[in-house]
Amino acid sequence: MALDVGKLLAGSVQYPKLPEVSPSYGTAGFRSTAVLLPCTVFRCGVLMALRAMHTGAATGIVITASHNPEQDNGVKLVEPSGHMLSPSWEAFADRLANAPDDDALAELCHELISQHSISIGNATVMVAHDSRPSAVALVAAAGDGISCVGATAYACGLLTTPQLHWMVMKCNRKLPHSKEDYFHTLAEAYEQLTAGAATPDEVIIVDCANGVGANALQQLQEKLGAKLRLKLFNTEVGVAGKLNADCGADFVQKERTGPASMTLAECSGRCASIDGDADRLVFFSQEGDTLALLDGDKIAALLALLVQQLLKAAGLEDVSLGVVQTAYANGASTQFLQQLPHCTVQCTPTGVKHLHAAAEKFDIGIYFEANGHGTVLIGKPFLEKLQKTSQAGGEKLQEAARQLEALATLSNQAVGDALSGLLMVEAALQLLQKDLQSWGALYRDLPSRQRKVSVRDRSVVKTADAERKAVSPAGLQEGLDKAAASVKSGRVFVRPSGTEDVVRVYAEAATQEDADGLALEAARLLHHLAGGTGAEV
Ligand SMILES: CC(=O)N[C@H]1[C@@H](OP(=O)(O)O)O[C@H](CO)[C@@H](O)[C@@H]1O
Ligand SMILES: [Mg+2]
Repeated sequence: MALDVGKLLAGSVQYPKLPEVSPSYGTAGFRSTAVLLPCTVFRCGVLMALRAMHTGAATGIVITASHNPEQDNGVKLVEPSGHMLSPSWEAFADRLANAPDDDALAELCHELISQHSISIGNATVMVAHDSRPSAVALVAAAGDGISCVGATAYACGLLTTPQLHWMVMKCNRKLPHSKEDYFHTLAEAYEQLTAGAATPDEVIIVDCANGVGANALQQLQEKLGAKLRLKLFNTEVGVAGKLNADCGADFVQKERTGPASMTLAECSGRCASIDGDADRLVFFSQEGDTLALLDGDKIAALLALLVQQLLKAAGLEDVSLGVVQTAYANGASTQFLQQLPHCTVQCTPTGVKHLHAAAEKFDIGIYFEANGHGTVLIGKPFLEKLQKTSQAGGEKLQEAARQLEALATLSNQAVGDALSGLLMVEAALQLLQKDLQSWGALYRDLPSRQRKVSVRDRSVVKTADAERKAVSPAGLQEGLDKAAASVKSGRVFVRPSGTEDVVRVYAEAATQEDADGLALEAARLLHHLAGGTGAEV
C-alpha cells in the first residue's frame, strides 16, 4: 500500500513546526521544555510507525524527560529488540523533526519509504509515559503521528521507561508481556536467584523521586511479599512541583547528599534512589557527616563479583565477561575491575546506546554509567552453554547454572532498569554476604568534580578515544594534558553534552582540592578556546 499523503497532512497541520525550534536527537532521544514538543513527538510517532512497518515488528515510544525538571518532557524511541532506536535511523529522526513544513515532512517520509522499500500496512507502536502533566497532550500527539501513516498506537499508560522497553522486547519474542508479567517475572527470578540465601532483616529504603517508579515499586513489593521489604519515600506521583525536586538518583549522585525530604536517620539505613522514569539507580547511606554513595560504578563492580562467583561455581570460567564503562567512571573503579581475573574492561562514549552495543559482544556484558544507568546482558550462546551444564554437571554445578539463568531473567535485557537493578544488587549482597559498608570498601573512589561551561556553539568541541581526548579546538588537549600532569592521579576530559546546551568538564585527582582545581583550570581553558559565553569561569 502507498502512503496516504492526505491523511498525513491532515494530521501534521495540527502540529506545526515552530521555526525557532531545532530539535536534536541527542544522547537519549529528543528533550526540551514540554510546550515546544508536540510537533517533534507527532513526527516521532510517524517515524516509529514507519520503523515498525520496516521491521515487521512492534516498536515503542516513551514520553519522558527522566531526571529533568517537571516542566520539561521528551521522547525515547524503542526498537523492536527493546533497545534504543538504531543509531542508523538517528540522522533521519533529526531530519524529520526539523522538516520546515508539512510538505517537506511528506517528502521526507517518501524518501524513507523508498530508501528502505517500506510497505505501508498494519503495524503497532506501543506508547507509554511518565508522570509529567504534559504527558496527556504528548501521548495524543504521538498517537496522531502513528495513526496518520496507518499504524496502530497501543496505549500502555503510565509506565517506567524500562518497563515499556521490556514489554516491546517480550512482545516481539512472542512471550508474555503484560504489565503484570513484568512484575511477576522480576519477582520470580529474584526468588530463584536468592533461594537458599537468608532473607535480609533490613528494610530497603527507596527514594522514588516522586515519579512513576513509586507506583511500579509498590506493585513489585506486592509480588515480592516477605522476600524483600521496601519502604518507599518520595511517592507523591503527579503532585505539582514534586517530580525530581531535591530528590532522586540524579540529585543524590550529583549533590552527594540524601533527598531533602528525608531525615539523616532515614538516610542512614540501606537506601536506594531511582530517577523520574526509573531507569537509574544508586545506593547510599549517611555515615555521620558524609554520604557514602554507591553509584553505577560500584554496582558494576558488585555485579561483576557476583557473576564471577556464579561462573566459577558452574565451572564456566572460560566465558567472555566484559564490563563496559564511560570516561565518567571513577578511575579507582576501572583499576578495580582491571585486576579481576578473566574480566575485560572497555570504555565507550556516553549514552546507553553505546554501552549496550559494546556489552552485547561479550558472553556476559555488564554495563553501567556512573550515574546508575545499566544492566547485565547475558547472550543466547551463553545460555545454551548453560543449559548443557545444568543437565550434565553435579548438584553444585547445576545450582550455579540455575542461578545464572535466573540472573539472565532478572536483568532487563533491553535497557538499564532501576527495579531490576535493585533486585540484582540485593541478590548480590546476599549471595556474596556483603553489606553496604563492605560493598563500598571494594575500592575507594578518587575525588572528582564535574562542571558545565556555556559556549556559543558546543559543536566546536570535538572528541576522540571514547571522548577522553579533545581533538578541537586546537590547543585544548595540550592544555588539558599539562593541567592533569600537574596533580597526582590527575585525569580530565571535556565533551559537549548530548542533552543540554553546555560543554561538560570532568576531573579527578588524588585529593578533592586538586580535583576541584583541575576542573576549574579545564573550564577556564575551555571558556577561552571554545567561545565561552557569560562571565569568565
Ligand atoms: C555526565 C552524564 O551523567 N551524562 C548523562 C546525560 O548525557 P549528556 O550527553 O552528558 O547530557 O544524560 C544521558 C541521558 O540520560 C545519560 O545517558 C548520560 O550519562
Ligand atoms: Mg532516567
